[in-house]
Amino acid sequence: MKINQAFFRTIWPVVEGGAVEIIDQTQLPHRLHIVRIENVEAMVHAIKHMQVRGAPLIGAAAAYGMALGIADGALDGDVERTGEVLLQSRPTAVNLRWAVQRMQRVLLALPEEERAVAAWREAAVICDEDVALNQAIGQHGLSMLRALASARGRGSAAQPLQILTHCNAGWLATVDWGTALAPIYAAHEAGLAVHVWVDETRPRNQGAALTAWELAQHGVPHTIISDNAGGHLMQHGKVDCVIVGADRVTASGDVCNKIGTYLKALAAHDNAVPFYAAVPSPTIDWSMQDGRREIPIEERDADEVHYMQGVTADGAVQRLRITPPGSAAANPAFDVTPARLVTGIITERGIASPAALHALFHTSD
Ligand SMILES: CSC[C@@H](O)[C@@H](O)C(=O)COP(=O)(O)O
Repeated sequence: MKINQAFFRTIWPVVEGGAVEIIDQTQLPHRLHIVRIENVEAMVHAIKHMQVRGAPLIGAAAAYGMALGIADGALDGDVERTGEVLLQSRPTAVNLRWAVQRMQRVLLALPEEERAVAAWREAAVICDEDVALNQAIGQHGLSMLRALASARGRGSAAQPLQILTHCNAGWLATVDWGTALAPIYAAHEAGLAVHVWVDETRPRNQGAALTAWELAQHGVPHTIISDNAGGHLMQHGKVDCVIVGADRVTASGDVCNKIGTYLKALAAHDNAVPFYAAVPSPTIDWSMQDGRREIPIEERDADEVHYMQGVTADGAVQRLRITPPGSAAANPAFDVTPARLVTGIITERGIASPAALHALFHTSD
């Protein structure tokens, strides 16, 4: 997608080899800062500290992390250890495990001397596939949005289709295009007028900082709202549908996504607003059925609740404490929306109800 009209992906190998570059998402929307990553430790740091984030991008970063980690030795033990190190970085997005296991499968099947080159090649394939999956999600989601717009008499500049999203599941959360935002970009390009309600998404404000920034870069009309405003807007008929991304979806269609998603799904259900999760297949964990019991939920540093980052009038990025010094804070980073609250899951193969998700992937090749 574009930054100041120039095409970017979120991650790319440097031309001279041996390193990758990323957009440092901890600096957005205030500063476009590119960081060069030269070893697996730096990649683990980037994932943990959310310089790269979003489930599909975490997977792509892990794939390049594998290439970096075996650059100086590619024995079976090196391939296994590098994977273990990367798997410790963040627990909830299943794309991390998916990418590490795929890289290990490909590499361990090759003679040791071929592995280093193959790792860079496979990581690039994973990135290209991610872009293609998200583009397909965009097209399937666009069909759904067109149908919704015609049912509601919306989609014109005067009466845009109103979509609410939570966190950032745009191109910044993937290699390109995004998941939840892919149908929105497709609609915008196709001339179907949309307006996006952007949940700020405390505590790290991925909505206010990242989703708003990338929508603005592409000229998509949007309004940032506080996390607590969505239910009110739905009660007043101001939301036609909700589309979110996911960090892990179970075989039964439970959707694990950024903390607060569940509350939006409850409000959507209460107001008969369709609730969709946009999910590429590497985000589906076919080994799990019960998301609430089985999905590991990341508990992040309490300081993310205590402090907020912003920019001062003179342009300096600053971190400010907003809580009293003696108060404790808890910071669960994700929650699980049960399948019963999910209208549909938008995948690269089409849109399925949670109950039909398994059949979508396992009966039609
Ligand atoms: C296409 S990204 C889907 C999810 O990863 C996204 O909605 C999300 O929850 C991101 O969480 P983050 O903690 O910013 O990595």
